[in-house]
Amino acid sequence: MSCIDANNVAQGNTTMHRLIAEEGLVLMPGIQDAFSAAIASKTGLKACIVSGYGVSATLLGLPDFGLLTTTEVTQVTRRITAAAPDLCVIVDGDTGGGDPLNVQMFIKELIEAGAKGIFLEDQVWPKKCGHMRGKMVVPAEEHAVKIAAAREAVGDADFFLVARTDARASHGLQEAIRRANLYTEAGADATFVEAPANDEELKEIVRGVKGLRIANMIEGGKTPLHTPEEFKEIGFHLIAHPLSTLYATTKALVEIMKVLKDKGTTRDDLDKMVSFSEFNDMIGLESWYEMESKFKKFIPKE
Ligand SMILES: C[C@@](O)(CC(=O)O)C(=O)O
Ligand SMILES: [Mg+2]
Repeated sequence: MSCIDANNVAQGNTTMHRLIAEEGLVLMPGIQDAFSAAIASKTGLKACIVSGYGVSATLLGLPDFGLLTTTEVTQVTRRITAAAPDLCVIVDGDTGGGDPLNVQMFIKELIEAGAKGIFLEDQVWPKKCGHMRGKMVVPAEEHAVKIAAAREAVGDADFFLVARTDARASHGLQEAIRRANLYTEAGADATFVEAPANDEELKEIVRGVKGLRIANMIEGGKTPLHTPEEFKEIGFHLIAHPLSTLYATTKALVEIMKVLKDKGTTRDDLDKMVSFSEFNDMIGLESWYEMESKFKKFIPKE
């Protein structure tokens, strides 16, 4: 099966459309802040998803339970795009912050903050992570109007509009597929059927959903994990890995906190960390010394 329907890719001229056309399939690791964005960029990744789950955890110390505001997400996005200007930053916009007018304002703010796209989902607010229990969805037509409003707000901007449906959990896969196609007709560049339960459901999504398709890889979640090659074969175009970096850093944090609590020193555990110089390289310290010296010569000596 071909991984790209050439007509779909040709329909848009955003950075994300170009990446999909160039790479065949685009992998989007999750980022939560300016630092994780900078590391993604230094690692050579082209695109990332600002994970709502991750920002809720790192900014608020709270679960992905509808507790994050669009203002907070926009502020984090602004820092992320400043730290990694080359990265194609797609933002998890949850339900968009309210009615279609709120969605339009949110999108304009994200464009101004340097984002290159958004995910907008059809859950009832307060939403939950798509792999948690107890989700509910709004009527499909209500979300379709939000997607149409989002499309209008995007205008000619370089901004990739993803419509997500969480209907699989409450209404079954066929309704989720119907909704994905409805949202494409309303103006989405790509759709994301959240939390299919097995490979047969992934294939059913490919058979039923027109246009660019996103798969979401949550470790320990409902959907089986696959490689990009396997997803190309199945027929997806974008793969989100929103929580891998959060879960990896959480493990490292727990480990080193335990070392400090139990031993009171890191002397015998330096292998668990990057070194002082490695970290300073990573965060670009030398360029700041260079900038400092540029101005230092103008400061009169006492
Ligand atoms: C992608 C996600 O929305 C998680 C999910 O609900 O599947 C996120 O916030 O990272
Ligand atoms: Mg989310």
